[in-house]
Amino acid sequence: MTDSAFLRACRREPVPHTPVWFMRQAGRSLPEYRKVREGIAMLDSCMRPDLVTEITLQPVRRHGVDAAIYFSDIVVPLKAIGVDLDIKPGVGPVVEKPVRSYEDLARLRPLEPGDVHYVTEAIGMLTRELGATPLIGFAGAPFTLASYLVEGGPSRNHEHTKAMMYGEPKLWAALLDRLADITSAFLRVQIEAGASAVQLFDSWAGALAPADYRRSVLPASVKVFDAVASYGVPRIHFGVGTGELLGLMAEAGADVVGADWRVPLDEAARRIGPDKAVQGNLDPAVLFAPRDAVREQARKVLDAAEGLPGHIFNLGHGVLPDTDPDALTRLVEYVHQETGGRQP
Ligand SMILES: Cc1c2[nH]c(c1CCC(=O)O)Cc1[nH]c(c(CCC(=O)O)c1C)Cc1[nH]c(c(CCC(=O)O)c1C)Cc1[nH]c(c(C)c1CCC(=O)O)C2
Repeated sequence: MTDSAFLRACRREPVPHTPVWFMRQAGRSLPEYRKVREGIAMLDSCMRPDLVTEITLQPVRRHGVDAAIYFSDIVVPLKAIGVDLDIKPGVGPVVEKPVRSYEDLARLRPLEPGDVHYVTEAIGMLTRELGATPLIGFAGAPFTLASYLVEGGPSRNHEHTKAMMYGEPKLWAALLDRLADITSAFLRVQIEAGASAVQLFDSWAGALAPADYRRSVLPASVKVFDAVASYGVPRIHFGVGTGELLGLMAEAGADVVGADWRVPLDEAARRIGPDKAVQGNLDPAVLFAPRDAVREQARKVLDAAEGLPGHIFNLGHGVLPDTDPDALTRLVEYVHQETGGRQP
């Protein structure tokens, strides 16, 4: 058994224990993260290989998670091709001039590996430091990136985005296709630099009805998964509130599909269908409960995953900023303990 538990679970092979990692494990819940980031803007930190390496390693050292996730943000490739955007603390990505027309679309040029040379450098440093621990690369999916670009910032209802999707379907398709190419290029850079798996975050896809997702979003996400298929590294697909979309998200071509906490994991696995691993799905807010309650809820996730041939334990969305880091460390220990005896 040479590969890590995480990679084995992605491939639905027998594992020594259920692997665990957390979306947003590197970030504000860790005091050592806040210290490193002091006085440095989020996007500036993403361009510093020394900081990226340190921040990516922090949760691996502290929690003993089974995988690292590359410290960056979904808007980094957009910034790298010259989109005028910033990440505002407590708000999220804000785009100076939203993309609403063909002229705006023309500003989105292809991403060249040299645009993100710091990613290649940081991943080189990281793979040396990480040893056998896998590194997950990631990117934003075309729909979620489009939402930030078209709205100009975070949005509850995605009204401008949907107005374009329904009202100007050709412009919409062209925008998603362009974003699929940028995202594919960004994932290729990470895989070629040494990432051992990749996750496509379609965080806001849950805002869509299945028929609209299938017609207006799925083709672009398929393009991304196809673009990186030949590398043979596991590809993970994740969104929030996507219970009704899990089957379609599986169709996009990933090897692993993530679910949030609104769908029990066994039901999620049924919707995702055979031949794919599942990732999830503890409600991140559960970590604010007393430790016995956290265990009880984690136990429910493990029970729902019982018998599934590929389960990667994760939260149903990212770690909330005020989470007690010790609660995360205890959760990793609990999942490892509870599942470690089930040797094939
Ligand atoms: C939608 C989205 C974004 N970024 C991301 C997504 C998809 C995941 C998800 O659905 O949560 C992905 C992301 N962003 C970040 C990571 C780091 C890796 C990790 O540990 O998971 C990852 C995987 C760092 C970050 N990205 C951001 C922070 C916080 C900025 C800071 O620490 O100053 C971090 C650590 C900023 C950001 N960037 C974005 C948001 C909504 C925010 C939060 C705004 C806020 O509340 O301050 C866009």
